[in-house]
Amino acid sequence: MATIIDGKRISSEIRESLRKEVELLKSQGMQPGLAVVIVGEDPASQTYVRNKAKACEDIGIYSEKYELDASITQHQLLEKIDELNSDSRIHGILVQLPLPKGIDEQAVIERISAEKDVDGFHILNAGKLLVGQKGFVPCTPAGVIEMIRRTGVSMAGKHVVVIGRSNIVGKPVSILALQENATVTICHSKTNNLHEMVKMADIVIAAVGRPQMITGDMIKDGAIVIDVGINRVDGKLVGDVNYKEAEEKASFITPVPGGVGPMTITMLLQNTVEACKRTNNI
Ligand SMILES: Nc1nc(=O)c2c([nH]1)NC[C@@H]1CN(c3ccc(C(=O)N[C@@H](CCC(=O)O)C(=O)O)cc3)C=[N+]21
Repeated sequence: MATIIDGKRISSEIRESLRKEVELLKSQGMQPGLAVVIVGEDPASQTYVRNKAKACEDIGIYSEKYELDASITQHQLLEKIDELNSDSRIHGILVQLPLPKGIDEQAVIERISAEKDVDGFHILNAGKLLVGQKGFVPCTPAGVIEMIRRTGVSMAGKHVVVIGRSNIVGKPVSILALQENATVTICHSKTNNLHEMVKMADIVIAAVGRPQMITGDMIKDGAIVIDVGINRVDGKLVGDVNYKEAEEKASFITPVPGGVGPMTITMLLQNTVEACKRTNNI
């Protein structure tokens, strides 16, 4: 039976220390500020955005939320970003993805000032991550690495198998694992013998977006299993991993919900505090 890596518990520990840090910054006249922009009315997106605003409030981060109509033009959205880029109360800008069809997501991301890109999606931050310079690391990958670190198991020399190659999770988490001296294999929808690949993993990171596709028979005894998937099936949240099967084999496993999700928000808060500190040369 696996030990659960409790994302909620780890999150509240980190948020507690962030709260103290924010208090100190505020006492020195610096309050971190986050702007969240959401376009259209996807109910799932609205839930995330509400959770983010609440998380900010809990630790004393100032936050603004902009709910823009789905009919907004790309030009109008870019103007909003320009406005936030030059707003000194705002240290972090997050534009909730996906954006409606007809809006060029990459163009929108690139418009955000790299110093305020707390999502770590800007090409400059992606480049910095790749070459090992300090920038902003995407929140979900940062959360995944923090959870692995807290198992106490070193990633050095371990075989990490990542399933998924998105710019948001798969690619950046692979680079971070490599920086921890892991041996990294990136699998995806075109991978031959996915089963055999995953079976070799000391650490499995599932970020495919297909409910329960990683089954227990694919997990090596004693592996660490990190489930990044958030899939809604019959009104319930399930991961990319068949939890019941995998927990029989794994040494450590993350649950869904209560695993990587809360850690993503925590890393967003951390990046926002960091953005404020960098602006003030702290
Ligand atoms: N620019 C941008 N940045 C993002 O970081 C971003 C985004 N766009 N678009 C959507 C995805 C998704 N995402 C989640 C964050 C937290 C939970 C989370 O906290 N989930 C809870 C459950 C929440 C529930 O019950 O629905 C959990 O796993 O325990 C889920 C999903 C951030 N995203």
